[in-house]
Amino acid sequence: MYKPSDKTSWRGRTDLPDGGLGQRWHQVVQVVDLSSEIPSGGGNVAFLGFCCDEGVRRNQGRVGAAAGPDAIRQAMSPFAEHLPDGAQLFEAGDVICPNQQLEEAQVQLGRKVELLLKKGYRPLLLGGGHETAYGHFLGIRTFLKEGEKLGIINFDAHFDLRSVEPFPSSGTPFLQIAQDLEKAGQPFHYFCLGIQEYGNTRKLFQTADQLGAEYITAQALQSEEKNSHLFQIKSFIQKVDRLYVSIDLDVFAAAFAPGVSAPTSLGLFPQDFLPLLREILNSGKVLSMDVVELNPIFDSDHRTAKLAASLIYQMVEAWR
Ligand SMILES: N=CN[C@@H](CCC(=O)O)C(=O)O
Ligand SMILES: [Mn+2]
Ligand SMILES: [Mn+2]
Repeated sequence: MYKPSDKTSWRGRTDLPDGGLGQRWHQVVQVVDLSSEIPSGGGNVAFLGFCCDEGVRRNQGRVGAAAGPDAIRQAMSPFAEHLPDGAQLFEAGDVICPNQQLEEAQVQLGRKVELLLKKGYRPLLLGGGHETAYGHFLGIRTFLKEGEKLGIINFDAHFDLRSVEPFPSSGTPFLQIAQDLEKAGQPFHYFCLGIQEYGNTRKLFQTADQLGAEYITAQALQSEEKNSHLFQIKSFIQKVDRLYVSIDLDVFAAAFAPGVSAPTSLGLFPQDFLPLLREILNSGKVLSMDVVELNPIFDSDHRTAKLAASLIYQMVEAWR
C-alpha cells in the first residue's frame, strides 16, 4: 500500500540563469523512501500523501480526494525557496488505499507516521479524505511517551464525530480517536475551529458536548472577538503536551475552496485562519499536521490546491 515518490508531481518552472538564488521547491525537495532505512530527519518537514477517499464514499460524499496529494504537490512545486539556513524539505511518498480497504490503509499510514516521528521528522500529511486523521493518530499515539497528553486541533466546518456504526468513514475519525483514548484511560482533548451550525446536526453537537470537546463556530471566528479566540486557543494548548493539527479545507469559504468533498459557502477567509495557525505553531508543541479533503475534480483553476499549498508554505515557515 506504500509507494515512494518518483518526484513526477514535483514539477514547475525553473530559473536556471539565476543559479542557487533562483531555486524553487521542486528543485530542493528530497525523496525519502520509507520502505528502507531512512536518515535522521533533523526536525525537518516530510510530506506524506494518503491517496484515499473510501471514507468519503462511505460518508455519502463526492469522491476524488484520493488524487489530493499529487494536486497539492503540483501546487507547491513552483514556490520560491526561502527556507531558513540549514532547513531541508522531504518527500516521503504515498500510502494508497486500494479496493475499499480503508482500515488496513489507516494502519499502514500510522506505521509510516510513527517511523517519520521516530526518525525526527515533522510529518505533514496530504489527504485524502478526513479518514486520514484516524490513520495519522494511530502513528502519533504509538510515538507518544507514557503519560504525554495529546491535544487535537481540527479546523473544520464539521465535527467528524459521527457514530462509528455501521462503519468508519471520513465523518468518524475523531470519535474513533476519542474511543481509543477512553479505552486506554487517556483524556480526549479536542478543539474544533470553524464549525458551521447548519452543517452539524443536534446529534453531533450533543456528542461534542458529551465528549467535552471545545469548539468555535466560523461565524464567531469572523466576528470581532479575535483576542478572546486566541486566548481560548492558548488555554487549550496549555493543558496538553503535544499537538496534532488537522486542517479540513472545507473550513474555508467555497470561494476559496471549491474543490472539496463538501463545500462551505459561508466558511472562513484565509485571513481569519492565519493568525490562529501562527499562534498554534508558536507554541512549539506541534508534533504532526495534515491538510485534508482536497478534491481536484471540483477544483476550478486549482484554487483549493493553491490555497492548500500556500497554507503549507506558512506552516513550513512557522513550525518550530
Ligand atoms: N468529513 C466529514 N464530512 C462531513 C460531510 C457533510 C456533508 O456531506 O454535508 C460530515 O460528515 O459531517
Ligand atoms: Mn472533516
Ligand atoms: Mn469538513
